[in-house]
Amino acid sequence: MTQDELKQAVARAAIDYVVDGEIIGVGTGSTANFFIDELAKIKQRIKGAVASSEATAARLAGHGIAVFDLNDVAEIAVYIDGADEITAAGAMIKGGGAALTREKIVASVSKQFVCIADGSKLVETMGKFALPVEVLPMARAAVTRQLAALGGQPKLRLKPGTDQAFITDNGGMIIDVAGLAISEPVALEQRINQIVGVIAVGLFAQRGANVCLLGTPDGVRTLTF
Ligand SMILES: O=C[C@H](O)[C@H](O)[C@H](O)COP(=O)(O)O
Repeated sequence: MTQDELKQAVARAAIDYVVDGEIIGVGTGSTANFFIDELAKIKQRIKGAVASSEATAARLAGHGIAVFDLNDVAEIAVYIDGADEITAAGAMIKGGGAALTREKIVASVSKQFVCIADGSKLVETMGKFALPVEVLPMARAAVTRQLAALGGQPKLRLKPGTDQAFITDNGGMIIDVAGLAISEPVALEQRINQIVGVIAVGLFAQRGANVCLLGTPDGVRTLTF
């Protein structure tokens, strides 16, 4: 099975977690895109969706799914999104697609977080995938120094094929921190959140996943936390 087939399988399985008549929180990335395409097939069952990025909002709207502003929604029944790494305890690294801040906000008002990922994303210790941190542009250098002091190798994310900084949907920049073996994800998330100028860190440990649907060649494996 290809990686795309594994992603498609978990996207299909995630439909079982969609709550009829509700507004669904929808993540960002290649796995989330497969999920949006599956959601489109049952769109008459839901009221609409809240998107975690402009790209997701556009894909949802392209399928004719109503996209709600989070300010008009008090609570979301379920949030469905991918991850770059996930542990057996449900903690995740997210933000490979630069949507971490909005993902964290949507996840924070969602009753249930269902993570969908191919099996390669399950790790014992997070940190092989460089940890994304979104920062205010004026704080870029100051935050970079503090992230280096934590023992990582921070690197400004660039717009592909250019030497210009990548700019997020929120007008922020992303610093990817390599070389952190994340043995205490909750403590590290709290520590990085305390750095002035950080908008959000792509560690989802304080609010991790409730369920993870993992795509494997033997079928979809369900982990609950
Ligand atoms: O910012 C992007 C998100 O956190 C994605 O959910 C994450 O990067 C996983 O993306 P993909 O499903 O493309 O591997």
